Amino acid sequence: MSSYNNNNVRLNAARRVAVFGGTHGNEMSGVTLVNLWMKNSAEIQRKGVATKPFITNPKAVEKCSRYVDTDLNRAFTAENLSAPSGEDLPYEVQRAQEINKMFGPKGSPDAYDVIFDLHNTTSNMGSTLILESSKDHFNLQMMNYIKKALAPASCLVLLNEHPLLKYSTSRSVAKHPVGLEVGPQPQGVLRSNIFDSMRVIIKHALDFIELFNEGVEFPPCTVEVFRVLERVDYPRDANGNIIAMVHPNLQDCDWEPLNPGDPMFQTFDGKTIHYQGPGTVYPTFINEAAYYEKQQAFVTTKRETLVACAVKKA
Ligand SMILES: CC(=O)N[C@@H](CC(=O)O)C(=O)O
Ligand SMILES: [Zn+2]
Repeated sequence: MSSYNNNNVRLNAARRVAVFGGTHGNEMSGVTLVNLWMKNSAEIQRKGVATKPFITNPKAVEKCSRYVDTDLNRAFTAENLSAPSGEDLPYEVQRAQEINKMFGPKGSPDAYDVIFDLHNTTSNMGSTLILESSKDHFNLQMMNYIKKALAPASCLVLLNEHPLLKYSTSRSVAKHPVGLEVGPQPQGVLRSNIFDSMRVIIKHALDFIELFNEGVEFPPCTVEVFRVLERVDYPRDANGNIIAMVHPNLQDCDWEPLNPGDPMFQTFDGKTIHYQGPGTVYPTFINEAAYYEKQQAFVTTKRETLVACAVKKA
């Protein structure tokens, strides 16, 4: 039956996989895990897959800062990747071009199959996998596999397909880009619980790829995701200075429903600013340190259930 065929996706084996750390040089779990795996990669190798651990922004890691000239995780635009190379380009743009040569070219058949990019957040998000497409059935099946393997611990999926808020990530070079964001952890700090959570998710993800390459068929399933809706900035004065903080009722409440009329910000003189949207949203990246410069106090999401087709190696 044709409907059966339509719902049954056959894909090439995922033979080339990379694990990126240090896309942001002050997010220490990924930096530390990748450095560990560069010394001995046994833990991330699987039958029928070559996994390459890679530090994407070594200068930022050296300085323990998010970036040197510009955010590497916004730098993989068509414009940057095709710019005439040279010393005068911002460091991260040069680096994006190098990474695109090694792991891409982005959008081409030669690109790596899967790139996991390891991040930490100062927000209380727990373990979050980040997807860039609702139509990538391989990745959706991987999300389902990881969630099941991890239970009763949980791992949520953030889907950023927003036409304006989507950005050009390091992992976007791969055919199947996967972000892994684990928090809360301060910038420049290592916390063992966060480190362990990140490590075990990568373990399950690589197990999935091994099974897929061995020819295991993954039956149709559904995956709950949180789709990025809107960026919410801090209230500011005419000079652009922040005049309020995340309200104590919202602080640390990532993924919990925010309803119209709920407290959202607290001004320095103690006034409450309420959420005014049309309906319930699920905020996340609440009070992320790196997002002050991006004029973002949090992002709103809506819950959605996606259907993943069966996938099997061609
Ligand atoms: C806190 C942080 O760096 N978050 C990542 C999320 C992602 O990888 O999509 C970023 O803004 O690039
Ligand atoms: Zn990051």
